[in-house]
Amino acid sequence: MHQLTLAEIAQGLAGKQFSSEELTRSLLTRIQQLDPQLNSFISVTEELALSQAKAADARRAAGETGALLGAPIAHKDLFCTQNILTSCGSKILSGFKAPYNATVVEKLAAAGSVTLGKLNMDEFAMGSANESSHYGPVKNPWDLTRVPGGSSGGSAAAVAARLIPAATGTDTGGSIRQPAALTNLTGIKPTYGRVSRWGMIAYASSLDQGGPLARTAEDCALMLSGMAGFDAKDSTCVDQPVDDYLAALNQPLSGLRIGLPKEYFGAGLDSRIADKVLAVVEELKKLGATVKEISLPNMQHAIPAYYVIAPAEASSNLSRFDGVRFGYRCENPVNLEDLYKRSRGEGFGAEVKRRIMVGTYALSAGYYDAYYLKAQKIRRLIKNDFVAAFNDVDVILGPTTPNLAWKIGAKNNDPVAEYLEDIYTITANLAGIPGLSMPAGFVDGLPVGVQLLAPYFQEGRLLNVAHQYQQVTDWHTQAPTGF
Ligand SMILES: NC(=O)C[C@H](N)C(=O)O
Repeated sequence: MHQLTLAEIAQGLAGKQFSSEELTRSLLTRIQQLDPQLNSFISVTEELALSQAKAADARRAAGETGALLGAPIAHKDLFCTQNILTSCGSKILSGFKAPYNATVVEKLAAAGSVTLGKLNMDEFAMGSANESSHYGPVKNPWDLTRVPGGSSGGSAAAVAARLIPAATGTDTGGSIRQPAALTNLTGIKPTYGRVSRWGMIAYASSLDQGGPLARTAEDCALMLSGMAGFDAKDSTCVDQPVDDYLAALNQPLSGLRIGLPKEYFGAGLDSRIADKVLAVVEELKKLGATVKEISLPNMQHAIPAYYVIAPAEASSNLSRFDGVRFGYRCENPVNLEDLYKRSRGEGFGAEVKRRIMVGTYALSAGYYDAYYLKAQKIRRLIKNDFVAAFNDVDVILGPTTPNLAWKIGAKNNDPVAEYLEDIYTITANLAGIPGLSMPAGFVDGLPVGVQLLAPYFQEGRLLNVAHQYQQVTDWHTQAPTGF
């Protein structure tokens, strides 16, 4: 049963081949048996899962239908879940049980999904390796000595290892697409404002966006249909109807105009990954697509701009963790200042502290114009590059990551080396456009991802291209040995 995709589960449940309760029990057992190797779950919510599964079975018995009714999933541990530990991978949120559900959690639950637990992640979503979690590193099921990517590394490892068919994640600079690429999954970061951020613990509010990780584009379409939509509680959520993502899947690709940015194939890209990406292009050409080279000239400035803007926003957002209101508090504080200093000093990990310091510096008087303002200007130039490129092409295609999954620990002493792993993904967040990563083959037994980018609100187009590609290839069906 664990091999089934969400779409197959929906069929099986509708055809009464199994119940949601049976499926949920079997996946809970699998998590118990296999997750110790991966460390992908921070909490397993067995009781909640079984009660939701029984409720979904009852709803089906009463004649209700729905693709997610009874579907087992799990949430990245930065989506608030009522009365359940919501840790953001940080010690500072030890013991924090959210008093309410995030909108995404609420919407997926209303659609009948079953929550099996909360998934490990880089602390406050800061990282590309899932090594910065207070709950320990997550292992890549394709090679347990390697990272699964981050920051949605628990989501990626759990879905890739067939512990759950799909999961939620968030993407601030690549955190859905990069782990999807390193674990052979499909993941989509929607347009900024497509999915509500209410109840999603904020990292960099102008960049954060929730989305799904799953094994197929079709399953991403099912999940995104359940997650997207206007929410008055998030002032940046866009009031625009949600497209029919499932209907979009089956559009033929004839006439699709693909742009290959020359900056995505330059120095720094593993040539074996480049070969896989170009093979995807050949396959899409057979399906009727045309291809041209394009340029995104300001891409080279994306990493420095992101690593000013994201830490600046983080330094402000994370000021609320003060030892008073949420989670961890230091022992025996002598006064209020001591309480703040020690709770934060003991509660945050090294990478989070680094970014709070960088962000505070960038925003401080006298430096604001030199760093933050300049970064915002670069952000506009990057957006303009995309707008210009999309005058000539429908989608932009390139590698998701410059390298394969690396060995756990290999980049620990070099944060910039890890930042550079997001070189191809970060621009979509800065511009706010949607991006998708899908499996494109293997190098030395490790998955390679290809990234597709589209104009604002064209998630349907991305899912369409990925689905059509997945109809003629089987990379996405490959499972890691032992799982
Ligand atoms: N959160 C993300 O999208 C990951 C990115 N690597 C970061 O550390 O900011």
